[in-house]
Amino acid sequence: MAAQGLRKAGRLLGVSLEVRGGVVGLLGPNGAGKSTLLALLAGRLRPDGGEARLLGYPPRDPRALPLRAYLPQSPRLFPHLKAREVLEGARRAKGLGREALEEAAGRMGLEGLLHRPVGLLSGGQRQRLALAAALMGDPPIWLLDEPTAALDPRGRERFWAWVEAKREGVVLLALHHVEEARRADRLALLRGGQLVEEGPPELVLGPGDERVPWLMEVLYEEPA
Ligand SMILES: Nc1ncnc2c1ncn2[C@@H]1O[C@H](COP(=O)(O)OP(=O)(O)OP(=O)(O)O)[C@@H](O)[C@H]1O
Repeated sequence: MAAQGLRKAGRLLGVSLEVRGGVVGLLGPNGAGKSTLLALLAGRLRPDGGEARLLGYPPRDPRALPLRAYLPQSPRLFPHLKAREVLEGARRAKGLGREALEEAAGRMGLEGLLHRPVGLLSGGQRQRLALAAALMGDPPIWLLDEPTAALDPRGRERFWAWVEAKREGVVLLALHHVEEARRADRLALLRGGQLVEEGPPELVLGPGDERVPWLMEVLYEEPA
């Protein structure tokens, strides 16, 4: 997965990033451009400049669609549908067998919730459902916008277990928590629509907690 000078007016100022494999955490303050970058890579937004490739295809090319899972920050799920119907819709759209649905539901611990309408699920339960629908079938590239924001510790562990079970491909995910960022193979720091640093977590965050206060100041200081 590669981005070259990817730009969206007022939101992303030319980001280049190449990820050949592994888990890459996108960190940065609110408004840094994480969601914009993920939406551009997923083909949900058109860039004003630059280009991206998912396994060689532009994100809006129909051949790129089955190659990626995209979870937006606020996924839209119809409230009147039952959880199983949401998963069934995803399964059919992806042309997968029944076992893929059961596996995805199991990964996110949804077995007891499948009969429930989406409108009656809690925020974290909805997030687990959206993740199960998005990741079902394990496409090679995962583009996930704050996938764990609404999850309780158990849900977070379930999600990370799924990520860690992924043997091949790319996981690019926006995060806000330093403890989770340490689980990534690499981190990319965005600020003001630009990539300001990239590297392995132990270099970016520092061993132990040493570099974290410095990073917090650089990334999260309030604008003057
Ligand atoms: N639809 C939009 N039209 C114009 N500008 C937008 C739109 N959505 C977001 N922005 C602006 O683009 C910039 C980047 O926003 P983006 O949502 O990509 O940031 P983010 O890093 O994902 O933030 P957060 O951590 O709050 O989710 C912000 O300044 C935001 O105000």
